[in-house]
Amino acid sequence: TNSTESIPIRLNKELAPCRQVLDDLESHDEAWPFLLAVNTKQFPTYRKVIRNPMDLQTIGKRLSQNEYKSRDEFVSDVRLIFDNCETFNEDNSPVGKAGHTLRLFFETRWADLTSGK
Ligand SMILES: CO[C@H](O)CCc1ccc(O)cc1
Repeated sequence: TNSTESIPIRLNKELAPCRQVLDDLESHDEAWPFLLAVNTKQFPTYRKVIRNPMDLQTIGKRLSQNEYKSRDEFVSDVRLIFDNCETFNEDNSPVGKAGHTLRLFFETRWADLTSGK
């Protein structure tokens, strides 16, 4: 099992805000387009346009498998979700609006969790 005992204290402390903000994102009302990977078999256009797909479930797997060596790597994957969303969706579409709302929620929550630490 991936017990936290085996992770250096520093790394474990580093990544605690990542788990917290991921939980907050997953439970947000506007997270619905981002919970799971876009079905690229159902939407072949998406696969052609978006070269680096990302979603909250994938981030959760990477976090649980200790694939993030720094907070910055985690933040980059979260921001990739919102950047992909802006690339593929009109700003005033339902998915586009959800992306803008969730990005603002993330940046605000992340700043609260990590400021002065
Ligand atoms: C996170 O959702 C994606 O940005 C857009 C998903 C989508 C795919 C095909 C469509 O026709 C509409 C939306």
